[in-house]
Amino acid sequence: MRNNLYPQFGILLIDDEESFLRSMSIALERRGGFNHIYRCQDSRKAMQVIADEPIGLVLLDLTMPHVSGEELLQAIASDYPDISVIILSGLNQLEVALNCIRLGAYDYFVKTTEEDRLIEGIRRAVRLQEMSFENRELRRRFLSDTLEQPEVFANIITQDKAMRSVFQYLESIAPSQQPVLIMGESGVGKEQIAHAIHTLSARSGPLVSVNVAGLDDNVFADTLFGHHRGAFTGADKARAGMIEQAAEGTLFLDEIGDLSQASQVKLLRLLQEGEYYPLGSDRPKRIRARIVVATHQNLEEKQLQGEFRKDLYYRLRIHQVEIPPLRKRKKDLGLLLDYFLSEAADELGKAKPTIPKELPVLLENYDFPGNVRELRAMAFDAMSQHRARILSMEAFRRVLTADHSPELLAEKGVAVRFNEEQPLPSLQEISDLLVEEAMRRAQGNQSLASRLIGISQPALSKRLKKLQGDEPL
Ligand SMILES: Nc1ncnc2c1ncn2[C@@H]1O[C@H](COP(=O)(O)OP(=O)(O)OP(=O)(O)O)[C@@H](O)[C@H]1O
Repeated sequence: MRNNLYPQFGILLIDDEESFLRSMSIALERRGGFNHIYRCQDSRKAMQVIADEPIGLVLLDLTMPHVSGEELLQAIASDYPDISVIILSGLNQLEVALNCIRLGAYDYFVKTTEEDRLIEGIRRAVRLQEMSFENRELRRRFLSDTLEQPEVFANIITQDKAMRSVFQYLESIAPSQQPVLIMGESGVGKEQIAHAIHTLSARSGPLVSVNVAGLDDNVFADTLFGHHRGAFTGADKARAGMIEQAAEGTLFLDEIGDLSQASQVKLLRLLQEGEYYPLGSDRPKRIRARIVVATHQNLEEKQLQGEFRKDLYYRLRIHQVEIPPLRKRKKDLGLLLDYFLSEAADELGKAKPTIPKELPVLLENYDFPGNVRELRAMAFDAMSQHRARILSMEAFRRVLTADHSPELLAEKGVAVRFNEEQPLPSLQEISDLLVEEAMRRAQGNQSLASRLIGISQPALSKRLKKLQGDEPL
């Protein structure tokens, strides 16, 4: 099936020796996990295969009858500069190798090279080729500002530019088999993004989700890898692991930042080797699922502090997306509120109410530490309490109970700095600035502005009059 081919482009083996072609294809499939392979034994037909098939990488023998490897290398480099060529030669001569690289070969291996090294070299070339495909694809999408499958994102309500870029990026990496790392605060919609990645990949298998937070290492291994009967006390039946259940699909590992050190090693090995051992088995199984992971933690920082393995972090972040917190995409607030109120109205069998005018403004002044999930909960809470035609503000009230403790202010990034070389402003001047800022944020709504800075509305009105010079100070 087209969508289960790896890599997304074909690998063409060109060699006049039938036995080498056969053994190389088997090694590529078994050791490398590559299954998108074409073979060509007659060098005269090689260029036609390249013209007809979606070839991205060529493994080329040098010494062949009819057309030599060197001639073919030159033809490919000139007609198909986007195709990578790896030379597999019987000759171990530095000069020949250098000449091939000069002619445009990506790498040069002697046929007797240890299989592991050869496969690793081919993996590197595949990875590079994938990246250049993705780059081209990404550029094309950004330039034309298109989404090929907008329906995949229909349930992710947003009009934010950064989110749209995330969608475009996800479309461009959809066919890749490499892991995807989704970062973002709790409640920003990471799980939704994982669903979209799975749908876009058009893989035939299911999406299987596992929350790995708090799993001890043995449970982690058993959950992912499964076990054979009798593997440990109590294992009276064999059980397939989640990797197996996600075959030809996607395995989504949530809260990856909480993974224990021992489990990090297991996950790294799985990603590096593409193989795993079910507990109690000494026969490796090949992973047939794509891995998507998510975390609300800062993995870069965790890695620097030695809490998360650097090598694993680098493997995971081959493709990464960062979902911005709701406070950084406030334009989405109105859309999301409307969407959740409709959803709640449907679910509760109520008519959708009118939204009070000051509600959107009020929400804009809130940080949403719980992000979209928090807004959704508020909307559902409001709808369940809702009786009259206009939505009650009661469920949103707690948003207003502003906490002005120094810790919270520091958290909000409020740190007032005064210029040491200038005299301090007066209390009156500071207070005027605060009043002006509150009025700006509340879009001129006095009752809202007064709540934002913790004074009564008449007190605010009085200050405003003073500010406008209507009343003496
Ligand atoms: N843009 C959005 N449009 C509609 N619903 C959304 C959007 N973003 C998040 N949600 C909803 O908010 C809730 C939280 O989303 P989700 O579980 O995907 O967040 P998360 O980032 O995975 O959170 P956590 O880190 O806690 O696992 C879900 O009910 C989801 O459907």
